[in-house]
Amino acid sequence: MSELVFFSGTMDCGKSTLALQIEHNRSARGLQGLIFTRDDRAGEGKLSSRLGLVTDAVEAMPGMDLYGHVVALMSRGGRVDYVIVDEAQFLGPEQIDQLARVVDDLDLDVFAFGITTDFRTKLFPGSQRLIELADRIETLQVEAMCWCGARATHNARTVGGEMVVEGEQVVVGDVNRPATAIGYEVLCRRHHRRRMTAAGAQAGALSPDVLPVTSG
Ligand SMILES: Nc1ncnc2c1ncn2[C@@H]1O[C@H](COP(=O)(O)OP(=O)(O)O)[C@@H](O)[C@H]1O
Ligand SMILES: Cc1cn([C@H]2C[C@H](O)[C@@H](COP(=O)(O)O)O2)c(=O)[nH]c1=O
Repeated sequence: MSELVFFSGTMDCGKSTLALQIEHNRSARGLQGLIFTRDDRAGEGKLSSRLGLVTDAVEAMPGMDLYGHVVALMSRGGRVDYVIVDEAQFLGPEQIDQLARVVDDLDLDVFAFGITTDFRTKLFPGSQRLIELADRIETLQVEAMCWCGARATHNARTVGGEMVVEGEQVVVGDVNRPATAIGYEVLCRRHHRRRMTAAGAQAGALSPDVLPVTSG
């Protein structure tokens, strides 16, 4: 039975790497995959991993009918044995419904990869729909870690080195950016709630303790 599987996690936990591994293992056995992505850091029509691997993909533009795309490809004689979707959080909810239709009506496995929540800890619309529709939700086994050593569960956005909780939901970017740029950092919930990034924690540790004031 074909499945819609949502592989979810924070930024930088290995989702794109796993997508490329699934693609590699299946294509090594002669299967033909169709890869969709949206707004990858490497540019339009690319699926890239921080381990340095990159492959071509179909850019899933806003409003594009993903089910229609698969059907059109197959009716032109193209072969599709499975579908991989990276950065699935950026897809519209209706595009996730189209992926579910690919599973149900075309009997193809669809493997979707994405972050669940944004920098404000709110669900992305695409991820919300995947949680609603997926046959299976898989959490990545390699855990990203907060600076404190706990498992990172949330994504923080930084602007000029400071954590922010307001702004556009979608700003393509990366972790480990210079403090001057817009960047991201993965944190545990406790430190996300306290808005305490690695730089903030270090600055706090370096500042001299305030001596208690005693009245004479
Ligand atoms: N220099 C490196 N050596 C080994 N592993 C690395 C290196 N750089 C990144 N990684 C691994 O790659 C992971 C990020 O992979 P990637 O697929 O790009 O993540 P995601 O798609 O979830 O954002 C990191 O969590 C880490 O395990
Ligand atoms: C938290 C958050 C992230 N993004 C962007 C930043 C990256 O371009 C992608 C995530 O890619 P990754 O391969 O999982 O690292 O999402 C965003 O636009 N808004 C956010 O709140």
